Amino acid sequence: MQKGKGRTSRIRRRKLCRSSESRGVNESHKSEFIELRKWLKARKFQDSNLAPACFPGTGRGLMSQTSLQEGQMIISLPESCLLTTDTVIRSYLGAYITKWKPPPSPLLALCTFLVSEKHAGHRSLWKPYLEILPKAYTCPVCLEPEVVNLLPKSLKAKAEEQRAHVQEFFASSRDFFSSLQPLFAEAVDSIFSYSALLWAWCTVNTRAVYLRPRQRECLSAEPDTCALAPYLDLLNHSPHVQVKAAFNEETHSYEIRTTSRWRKHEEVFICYGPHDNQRLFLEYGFVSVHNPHACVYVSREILVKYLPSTDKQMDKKISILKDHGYIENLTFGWDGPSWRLLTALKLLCLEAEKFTCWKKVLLGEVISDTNEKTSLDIAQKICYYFIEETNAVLQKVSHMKDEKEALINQLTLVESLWTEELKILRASAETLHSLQTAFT
Ligand SMILES: C[S@@+](CC[C@H](N)C(=O)[O-])C[C@H]1O[C@@H](n2cnc3c(N)ncnc32)[C@H](O)[C@@H]1O
Repeated sequence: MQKGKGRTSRIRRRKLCRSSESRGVNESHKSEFIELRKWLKARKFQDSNLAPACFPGTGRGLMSQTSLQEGQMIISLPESCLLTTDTVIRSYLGAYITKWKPPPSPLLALCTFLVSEKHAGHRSLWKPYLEILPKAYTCPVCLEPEVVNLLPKSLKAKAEEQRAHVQEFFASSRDFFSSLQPLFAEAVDSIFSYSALLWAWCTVNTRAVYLRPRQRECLSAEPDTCALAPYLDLLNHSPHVQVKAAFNEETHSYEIRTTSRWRKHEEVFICYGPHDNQRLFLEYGFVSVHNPHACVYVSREILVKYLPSTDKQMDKKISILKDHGYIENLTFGWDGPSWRLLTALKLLCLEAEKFTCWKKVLLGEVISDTNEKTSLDIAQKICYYFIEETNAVLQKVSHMKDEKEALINQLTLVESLWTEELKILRASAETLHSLQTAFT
């Protein structure tokens, strides 16, 4: 589906944006944000052009208090506000980290600090920041297994890997947590529980900004690139904006400049990266509507399912695709099947007598009308199969939403992922239809 590029459609889009964004409700009067501002001010943060607000589409985010021009700084957070491994090593945890062998990872250092400070409650110097952090997250590792079961196959596999990874992170950190017992009156097992570590892991993974890698002897060799950036981490993602974000060594601040313009009271976004929806779901626990990078993945099994089982060259063709990296990242997008998917299909559909032309296929050459037509037909069959499958899952999700009220938020998130996939598949089916008419 191509977005309109004309003046009328630009105006329509702007109006749509304005009407939804103007409904953001300013939340800067809330006590937690008043406390956070005081805390930031004490650490030399100068008032920004932004205010916390709640938006109907994206939830909590930051709203412009004034119009912002292209290239303007939208936020500059002094180093003293950043929570990095330096913060942790300078803290009461430092001596324990330095002593521990093998050295803990930078991620473990950050997570340990978060859990410990959260446990400290009103005694924590970081309390105003901890208070505004989400109590729970929606990354797949936090979802109920029956909800994970509803995810697209490739995402479900990654969700399970994520769960296994966090479980292993917990299991392998327990001895280190035990070494911290002298710091606490309560048993460390009750403080550094799986759910506490999961919360900290999600906090770092969904909110940290990137810093230039540093290396410290008392930490393991894994990249030490994460910093938590209070207030700045209230900025939501939009795939449609561009920003320049980095730590400025001269001003000793983490700075974000926008390359877009923002009107007063609009939600200000940054871009977390050109991620598709499955990646946004996996890493950040949300789905972006009308995401231009969104796509539907076609697995090898589905690809092969629609090809003639009588093709004697099939195994050879598959191994050529594998050798040339064409067996993964085959997708349907808003503009139809990706070039990679069509190329893979063209190679798989090569007539026996044309098999020697396989290199030309990979170079994008047209081999024959028959080959072009057959590959489009198969792409369409796969697309229709996905549309049916998506509709079936959406129906199932809808039933579950009626029956399992406790899971409604998780199910709604999964529903939004499949709904976006359905829109992509329908757009792809239309594109395929018009491509096919060229051969009739
Ligand atoms: C860096 S935080 C942004 C602030 C966050 N909304 C908050 O209230 O703390 C990243 C998280 O915000 C949410 N988020 C970011 N962009 C979003 C968007 N476009 N739509 C919905 N949720 C979004 C996701 O939960 C994500 O994990």
